[in-house]
Amino acid sequence: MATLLKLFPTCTWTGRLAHLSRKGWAQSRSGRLLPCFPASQRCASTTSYLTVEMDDNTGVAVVTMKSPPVNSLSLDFLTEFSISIEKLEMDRKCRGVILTSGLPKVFSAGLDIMEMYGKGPEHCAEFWRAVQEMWLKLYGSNMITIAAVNGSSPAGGCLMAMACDYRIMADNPKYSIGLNETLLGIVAPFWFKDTMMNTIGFRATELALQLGLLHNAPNALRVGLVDELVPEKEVLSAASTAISKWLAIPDHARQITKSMMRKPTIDRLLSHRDQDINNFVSFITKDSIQKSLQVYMERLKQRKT
Ligand SMILES: CC/C=C\C/C=C\C/C=C\CCC/C=C/C(=O)SCCNC(=O)CCNC(=O)[C@H](O)C(C)(C)COP(=O)(O)OP(=O)(O)OC[C@H]1O[C@@H](n2cnc3c(N)ncnc32)[C@H](O)[C@@H]1OP(=O)(O)O
Repeated sequence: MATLLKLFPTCTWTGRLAHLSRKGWAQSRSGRLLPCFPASQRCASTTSYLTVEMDDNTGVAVVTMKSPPVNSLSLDFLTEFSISIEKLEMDRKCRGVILTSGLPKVFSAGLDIMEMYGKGPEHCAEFWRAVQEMWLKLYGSNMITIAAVNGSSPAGGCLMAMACDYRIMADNPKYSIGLNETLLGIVAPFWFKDTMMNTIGFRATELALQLGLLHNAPNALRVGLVDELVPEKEVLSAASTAISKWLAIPDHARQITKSMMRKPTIDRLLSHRDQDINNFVSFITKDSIQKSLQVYMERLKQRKT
């Protein structure tokens, strides 16, 4: 029991812990020992920015992002996110993940602009490696990943959703999704572009990236950026329904197929990872780019007044 609490310090188990015995341990794909519970048990763990609720009956974990006010992707958030996905990846009971937001109106506002504004090269490099890591973990996951997009999802938020296998969005024309980097005076990196091209094709990506298009929910469905629109209150239940279809496919066949589709894109970043970090750092620390970010942040804040 003490070992279990050391391994999962923030985990609240709704099952009966006292009944765990040595028999209750299973080996993960990487050879790590993980606790194994009877089928009816659920586990919820909460970190600073995420809640992970694992249902052992279905093998599906719901990962809820909760970093007020807008789930922007800070260095700390990204680090926590990647660790959580890695943990689920190693848990052989977990076959699928539903990613959603616990905040109203926003799925994720994308990269935290304050991590890129007024920061030195070392910080920018560390931040960018964390952005890469989040994408590598999610896009390369062996698990089934469904984005339950229950609010707006610009830029890095859109990347997160596109890195999943299937996207369900709330049918609210006020919510938008897209890679709007050019509107900030910055450029979507090649692997953001590749992910979008793999999702909606070359021409739609060319238009979307140059114009920094943020598609409202109906347009997002029309261009194929999301796969389904459902009433806002039904986003999570629709994600559960959708994932059951994916769970019916034998894991090994689905995983090999997913890897066949995504590996070339992942390998491209892996083989240029340091160069991509250097590009980002030299681009984002330019005075002209810093000025663009400042103007964009000021406009965001002015919208309120
Ligand atoms: C040669 C070069 C070749 C290659 C290039 C090399 C490298 C690439 C270089 C750069 C790549 C960078 C890629 C960047 C990706 C990104 O993700 S950038 C982030 C883009 N995000 C946005 O544009 C979203 C902006 N936010 C919004 O539109 C809205 O906030 C919202 C629709 C998400 C939510 O709207 P509301 O509910 O109305 O909330 P508010 O607007 O009032 O916001 C509340 C609060 O939060 C602050 N905020 C919002 N978004 C961010 C953010 N992304 N980061 C940090 N902070 C954010 C906002 O200012 C408000 O703050 P306060 O006023 O309350 O202090």
